[in-house]
Amino acid sequence: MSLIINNLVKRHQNVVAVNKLSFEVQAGEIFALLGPNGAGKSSLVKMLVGFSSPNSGSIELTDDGHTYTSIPAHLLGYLPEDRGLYPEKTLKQNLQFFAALHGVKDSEFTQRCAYWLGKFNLTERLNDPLKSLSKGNQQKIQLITAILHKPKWVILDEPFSGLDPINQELVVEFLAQLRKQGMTVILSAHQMAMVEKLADRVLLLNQGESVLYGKLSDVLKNAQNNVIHITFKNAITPQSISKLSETYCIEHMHAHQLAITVTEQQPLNQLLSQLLTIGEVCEFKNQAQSLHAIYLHAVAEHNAQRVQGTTL
Ligand SMILES: Nc1ncnc2c1ncn2[C@@H]1O[C@H](COP(=O)(O)OP(=O)(O)OP(=O)(O)O)[C@@H](O)[C@H]1O
Repeated sequence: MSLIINNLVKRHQNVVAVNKLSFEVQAGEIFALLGPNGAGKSSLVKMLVGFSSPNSGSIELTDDGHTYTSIPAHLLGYLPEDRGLYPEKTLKQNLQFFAALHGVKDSEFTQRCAYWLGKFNLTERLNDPLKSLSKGNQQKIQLITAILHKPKWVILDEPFSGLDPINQELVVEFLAQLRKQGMTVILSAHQMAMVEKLADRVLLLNQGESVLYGKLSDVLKNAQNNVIHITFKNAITPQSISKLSETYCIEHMHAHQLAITVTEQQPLNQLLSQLLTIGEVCEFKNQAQSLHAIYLHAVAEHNAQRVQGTTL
C-alpha cells in the first residue's frame, strides 16, 4: 500500500496552486504537509481526497490489489479545513452519526467511543450537547469522528489549530496512537514543534512547489551539519564580518555570536582561520536547528530564488 504523486499540477484560473509536485507517502507513516498560507496545501489535499481533479500529473494509490486515482471514501478518515458537527446534539449523538455513516457496529462504537473520549478526558461529557464544550474540546470530538471507523488513510487539515499547549500534546499522542494502530496519517500543520515530535516524513511547499522533502530525521541531520555557531570573546560588527560574508552565508549575527551556513565544499579549517582574523573565538559548534528554523530558511531561500528568476 502506497501513495505516489507524480508531477501534479493544479491551477485555479491564473494561479498555479500546485506546481509539478512529486512525492510518495508510505503505508503506516505520519506524513506532514507544511507550508505558509497560500502554499498550496489545501489544493493538494482536495486532489488527494478526490474533491478536485489535477490539471496534469497523477495520483496513484495502490491498496489490496486495487489502484485508485485518489484516496477512496471507504479507506479515508478526514478532518476537513471547514469543521462541521451538530452543536445542538450531544457528543454521543454526533459520534454515533458519523460512526453509522461509516458502518461501525454498535458494539464497536461503544468500545471505541469510550476509548477515545477517555484519551481526551471527555468521558464525563458524553451526554452533553456539543455546543456546551469549549472550541478546543469540540475540535477533539471532530478528530474522533474522523477516525472512529479505523480508516487506513487519515487526512487531518490543521488538527492543532485552536488548541492550547496541553491539548496540542494530547493530539500528538492521538496521532501516535493512530500510527500504532497501523493507520497512515497525512497532516497539514503550522505548529513545527508538534510536527517535529512525531512526523516520519515531511514535505514543505512554497508557492505550489516542493522546497524540502524527505524523512524528518534526514532533514534535521542535514541542517545540523550545515550551520556553525560561533561565539567571539569581543563584540562583532557588520564591518568586522564583511569579508566573511563574501564567502559564507551569514544566518544571523548577535553581539558576540554568529551563525554561518557552510557547504560541503567549504572546509572548516578555512572558515576557522578567517574567523580568527575577526577576533578571539570562544566557541565553535554545530548546533541542532529546529524544524521551525529550517522551514523559515528554506522558504526564504526559495522566495529569493524566485525573485532572482523573475528579475534575471
Ligand atoms: N478556488 C480557488 N480559486 C482561486 N484561487 C484559489 C482557489 N483555491 C485556492 N486558490 C489559490 O491557490 C493558492 C493556494 O491556496 P491553498 O488554499 O491551496 O493554500 P494553503 O497552503 O492551503 O493555504 P492556508 O495555509 O492559508 O490554508 C493561493 O494562491 C490561493 O489564493
